[in-house]
Amino acid sequence: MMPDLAQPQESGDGTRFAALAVLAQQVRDLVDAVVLTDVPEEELTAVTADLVALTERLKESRRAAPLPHEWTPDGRFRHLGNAVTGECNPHALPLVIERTPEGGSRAEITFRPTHEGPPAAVHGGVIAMIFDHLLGDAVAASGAAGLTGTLSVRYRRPVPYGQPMTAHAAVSRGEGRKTWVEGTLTSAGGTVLAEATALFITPAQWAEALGAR
Ligand SMILES: CCCCC/C=C\C/C=C\C/C=C\C/C=C\CCCC(=O)SCCNC(=O)CCNC(=O)[C@H](O)C(C)(C)COP(=O)(O)OP(=O)(O)OC[C@H]1O[C@@H](n2cnc3c(N)ncnc32)[C@H](O)[C@@H]1OP(=O)(O)O
Repeated sequence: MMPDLAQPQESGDGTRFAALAVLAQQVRDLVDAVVLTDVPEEELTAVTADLVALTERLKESRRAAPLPHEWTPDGRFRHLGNAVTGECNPHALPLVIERTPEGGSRAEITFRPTHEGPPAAVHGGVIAMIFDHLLGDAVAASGAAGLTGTLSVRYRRPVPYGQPMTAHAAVSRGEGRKTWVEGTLTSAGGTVLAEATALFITPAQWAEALGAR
């Protein structure tokens, strides 16, 4: 079902969501520690038993609905459970996006060993995922939020993890409900590591909600 962007979201639970964001960050640290740990087998087994117990505690009460999304007072879309930006989703990097003075989107990114694909480099699918969201944010910044129709990535150089880099995205043109957008991922030294182009489509049902904001 198409998400309803204007749908009222639960509020007044800010302190609890802040605590959940802290938990999510701890789980990111845990995932990194799992990927890099070199402790003996008995310790791995003992830690696994502890994690089973912790997992059961969290499963004692489960949400009936996904984590909430909201439009913030400065007009941004915040979704705590998003796989790329969600503060409360351990899967998310999380990507922190800024809007550029030119109306596009940018983000400082440092990938982690957890994002490895080819040895010592970042997985191409992770890079595509980051582009998908950043390019989508630039489309939203242009006033035409939409869903990805197509996304194409040109991988120019292996992307290292553990090094800060910058991604940019900007809309190139729009036509009706279609918006074309481009992006780059650039090393701190200025080398373009990957480029992306995408077509986003604003679902007809969203046009009214976006226009009403
Ligand atoms: C993740 C957040 C999502 C929520 C965002 C909401 C608001 C956000 C605001 C700020 C957020 C900031 C950033 C985040 C935003 C996005 C980042 C992540 C995006 C994703 O992670 S998103 C998941 C992957 N994505 C999908 O899950 C799409 C599944 N799909 C559909 O939901 C439909 O398929 C849809 C809506 C795409 C089109 O459906 P429709 O019914 O509206 O379109 P229709 O058929 O009428 O076609 C109209 C014209 O578009 C052409 N056309 C249609 N589809 C095309 C395609 N794929 N490629 C090329 N052209 C296409 C036709 O050929 C026709 O062209 P023409 O007019 O020239 O004949």
